[in-house]
Amino acid sequence: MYLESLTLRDYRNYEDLNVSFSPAINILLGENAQGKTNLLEAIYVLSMTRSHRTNNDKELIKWDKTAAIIQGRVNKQLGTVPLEIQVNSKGKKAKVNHLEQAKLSQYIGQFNVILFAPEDLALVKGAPAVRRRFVDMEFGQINARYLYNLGQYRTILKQRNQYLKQLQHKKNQDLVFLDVLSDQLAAFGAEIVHQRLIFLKQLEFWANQLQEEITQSAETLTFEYATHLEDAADQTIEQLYAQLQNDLKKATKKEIFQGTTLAGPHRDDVRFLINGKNVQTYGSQGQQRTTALSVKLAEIELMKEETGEYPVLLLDDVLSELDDMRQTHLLKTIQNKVQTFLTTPNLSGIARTLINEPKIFHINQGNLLEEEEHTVD
Ligand SMILES: Nc1ncnc2c1ncn2[C@@H]1O[C@H](COP(=O)(O)OP(=O)(O)OP(=O)(O)O)[C@@H](O)[C@H]1O
Repeated sequence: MYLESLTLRDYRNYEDLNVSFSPAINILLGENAQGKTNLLEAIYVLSMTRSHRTNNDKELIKWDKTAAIIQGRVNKQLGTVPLEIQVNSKGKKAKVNHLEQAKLSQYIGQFNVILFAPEDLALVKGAPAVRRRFVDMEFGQINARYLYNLGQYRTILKQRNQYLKQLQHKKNQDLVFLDVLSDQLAAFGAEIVHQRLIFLKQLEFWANQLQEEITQSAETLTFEYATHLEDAADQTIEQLYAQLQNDLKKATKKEIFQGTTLAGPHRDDVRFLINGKNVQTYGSQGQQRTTALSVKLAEIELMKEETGEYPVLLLDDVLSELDDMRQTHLLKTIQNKVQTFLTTPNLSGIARTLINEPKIFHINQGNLLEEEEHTVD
C-alpha cells in the first residue's frame, strides 16, 4: 500500500498543505525545526490515530487554532481509500471513505506504517524491558493467541506478587494457594516462551537478510533468547512448563523475602549478536543503529506475510548516523519495495545518485517545495 496524497489543515506548524507523493522514495529535506518530523508524525497519526511523540492530542493542533485535520488517500490492492483524522478540544474523529467510525479501534489497520526514529536505538542499547515490550507488542499485533496468553500471564503475575507480599507477614505460611498460582503462571509462561521463540526465529531470518544486505555480508545478525530455562529452544511446551514450575518452587523462599516473582518470561531478554558478539556490549554506534534498523525493518516482511500488503515506511533522521556504504545499501534494499518517507537535514551526494528518482521536498517553516527532477544531481 502507499499514500498517494496528504492534506493537512492547522496541524502543528502546517496551516494548509496539499501534497502528492511518490509510491517509491520521498525525501523530506530541511533545516532543524522546519516541520520534517511533524510531517512524518501526521502520516503516523493517519495510520494509528495517535502520535508517536505525545499522548496529548491537543499538541497536534496549530497554536491559536481549534482543530487539526489530516486527510490522506491510501492506495491499496483493492483500490484507493480516503482516510481522515480530525482532532479538536473535545477529542478525535476517524473517517474511512468519508464515514465516521464508531470506534478508533475499527479504524486502525486501514493504513499500516512502520516508523523508525532515533529513539528506536533503545531497542539495542536499552534495558531488557524495552526489548520485551517490542516483542510483546509486535507479536501481539499479529497473533491473537499470544496477546491472550500475555494478558492472562500478567494478571496471574500481579496476583502472585501481591500474595508473596502477604506471605511476608504470615507466621504460618500456607503455600497451597501459591502453588495454584505458580501452576497457572507456569502454564501461560511456558506457552509465551514457546511462542516468542517461534516469532523470534521468523524475525531473525528477515533481520539477518537486511543486515547482510546493508553491510554487504560483512555482518551476520543472530538473536539469542536469554532465559533461565535450559535449552528452551529445543523443549516442548510441556517440558518448559515443568522447568518453570520447578524454578518457581526452588525460588519460593527468596521470592517471599523479596515479595516478587523471580522466574518466568517477564524477566527474559533478547540479545542481538553480530558475528556472534553481543552488539549491545561490543557494537559500534553504526553497528548498533544498523541492528536496530534491521530488526525494525524485518517487521515489514512479517506484516506483508500477515496482511498481504507492504506497509509504508517512515524513517526519521536515520541516514545521518550511517556511513556511506550502509546508507547506500539501506536505500537499495528498500527502494522498489515499500513507499518510504525519509527525513534528513542534508542529503549526501551518494544518497542522491543512488536512489531511483526520489521525490525530494524542501521543507521550510511548514511549507513544502518539490524539487524538479532535472535539478537532482
Ligand atoms: N502545535 C504547534 N503549532 C505550531 N507550531 C508547532 C506546533 N508544534 C510544534 N511546532 C513547531 O514545529 C517545529 C518543529 O518541527 P519538527 O519537529 O517537525 O522539526 P524538524 O524539521 O523535524 O527538525 P529537526 O531536524 O530538528 O528534528 C518547531 O518550530 C515548533 O515550534
